[in-house]
Amino acid sequence: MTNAIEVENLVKRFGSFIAVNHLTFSVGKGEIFGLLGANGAGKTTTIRMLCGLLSPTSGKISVAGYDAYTQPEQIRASIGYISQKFSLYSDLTVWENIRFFGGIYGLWGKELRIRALELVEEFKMHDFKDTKVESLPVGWRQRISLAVSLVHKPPIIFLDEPTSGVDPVGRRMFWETIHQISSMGTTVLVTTHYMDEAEYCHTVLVMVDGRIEAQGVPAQLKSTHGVESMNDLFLLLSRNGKLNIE
Ligand SMILES: Nc1ncnc2c1ncn2[C@@H]1O[C@H](COP(=O)(O)OP(=O)(O)OP(=O)(O)O)[C@@H](O)[C@H]1O
Repeated sequence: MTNAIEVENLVKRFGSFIAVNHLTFSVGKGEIFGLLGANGAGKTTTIRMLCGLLSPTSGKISVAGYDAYTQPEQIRASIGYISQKFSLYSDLTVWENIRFFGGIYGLWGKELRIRALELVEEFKMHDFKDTKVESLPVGWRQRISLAVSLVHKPPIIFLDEPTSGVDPVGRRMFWETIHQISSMGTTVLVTTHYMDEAEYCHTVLVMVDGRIEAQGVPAQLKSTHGVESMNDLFLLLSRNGKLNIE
């Protein structure tokens, strides 16, 4: 297997509405791949199909070498996922959350304890490991969600708008952590509507109304389209995309 994720001609229809319109892309191992687009562009629908949570209408998906139609359970065991909705238990402490989700992924006893301690160390959570999640700032909660999503050491993680509502300092910290994770070989597919965050990705795909409007390395995309920032590129593509609606 060369790529961590392979998607070919992926389509999702809800009735007559096409939410995802013939997406084709691949994500290399250890790559940070950004799925960008405005609200309603089709990012969450795409990520849910890749995680095996939603059936595609048509098209091919391979994640960690597994086929989304025939091997969804193997896919779920090979990935970490942070959904748009806050996924931790607010009334449990950080430590209890890590142990709870570790248990869900089949870890227990000494192995679970060692893994939980590793995560506390890696994510520098010593000072509040016994604090209830509800009393921590949003930026830290998202960092903890990220730590928890890695409890079973998945080779691929999917993050759906993980920095939504996080302040700029927290967002920067979050992205530094994503880079650390990727440098250790984990593949990261992340969605965002903050276009400045595209700069942190190795490769991006810009979606407009379910379609691919641009795909590539951020620096190259900016130079090809003659724009200074990813935000400018996105505005340009959105305008063109809307004009193209049939
Ligand atoms: N179950 C559903 N039934 C009908 N339409 C849906 C359903 N789920 C999503 N959609 C529609 O599909 C389109 C894409 O939604 P999606 O949530 O994937 O967008 P998004 O890019 O993730 O945006 P957001 O950040 O707002 O979630 C939207 O127009 C949405 O209303």
